[in-house]
Amino acid sequence: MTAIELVDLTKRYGETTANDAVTFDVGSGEIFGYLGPNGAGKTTTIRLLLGLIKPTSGTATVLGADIRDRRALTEAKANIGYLPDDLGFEERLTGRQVLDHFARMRGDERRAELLDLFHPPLEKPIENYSHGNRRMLGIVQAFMHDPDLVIMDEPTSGLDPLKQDRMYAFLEGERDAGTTIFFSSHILSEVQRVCDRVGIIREGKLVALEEIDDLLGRGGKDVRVQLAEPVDEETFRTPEMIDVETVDTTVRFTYTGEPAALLEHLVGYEIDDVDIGDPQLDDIFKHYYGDEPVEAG
Ligand SMILES: Nc1ncnc2c1ncn2[C@@H]1O[C@H](COP(=O)(O)OP(=O)(O)OP(=O)(O)O)[C@@H](O)[C@H]1O
Repeated sequence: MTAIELVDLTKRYGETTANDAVTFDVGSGEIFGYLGPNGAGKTTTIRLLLGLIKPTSGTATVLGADIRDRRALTEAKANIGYLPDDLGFEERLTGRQVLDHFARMRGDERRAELLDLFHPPLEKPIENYSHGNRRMLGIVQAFMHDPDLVIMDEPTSGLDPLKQDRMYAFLEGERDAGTTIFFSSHILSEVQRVCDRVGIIREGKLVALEEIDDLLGRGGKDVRVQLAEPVDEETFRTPEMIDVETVDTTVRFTYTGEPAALLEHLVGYEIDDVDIGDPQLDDIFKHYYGDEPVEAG
């Protein structure tokens, strides 16, 4: 089943095309990472999906509701959680008052359980909250009515590593219980860690849409070779090696060819150690943000 479907979704602000015919689906029960640098168009997509702004053209559905159908969207939103980029809570209200407000609108059957997990302060005004505590309150708010779909704009920004870990573990648990999670990020390692699939957006255009494993697989292998003695990099390298770096007797590179060919090549050298691993998504990401235009994959 499809939780979110975008078809040629387009939003223009004057000369700027913030979303340019963006088309993709998010399946029920997956964690989908929406990745792109600042200004790529992530927040615009999220605001379109929630009906907070209107598309210039194209459309989308969330939980089956057309975003242009105000009534259907309002009904669907009873089953959607939203963690905005800027929480926009009334600063003089306490955390408890904010949660009470959302509880009256949508329910709060999971409030106690979520407070136990994320424990934001509840009795002081929001204006005195740290950035991390604002996020924690926002997460409780987004999940407390037990929604089927949760849309989050950069959910871990400003969280310390411990809180990030708690958040990732929580998201995986929610996904395993059947909740669909869509979140935007410009932090590659976080997407790599928790997402099942990723869409990459650049300058308003979707440039890649892939299973995370496929994306990593297409990036070749990250190889480190420790040679017994220094070699001339130019004679050692083959056309399948990219981003080659040599320090003393250690050569590091990304290998884009067949593994057997690499092993055959290495047999010709006296080698102390070899390490072959999966590349970091960051390295793959660089290819999408190079100068060359990239077609959607
Ligand atoms: N209300 C607006 N009026 C004019 N231009 C806008 C408006 N909102 C967004 N934009 C422009 O649209 C483009 C996409 O912005 P958007 O906020 O969607 O990007 P983003 O990927 O969410 O970035 P960030 O990670 O910085 O939040 C940017 O060029 C931005 O300046």
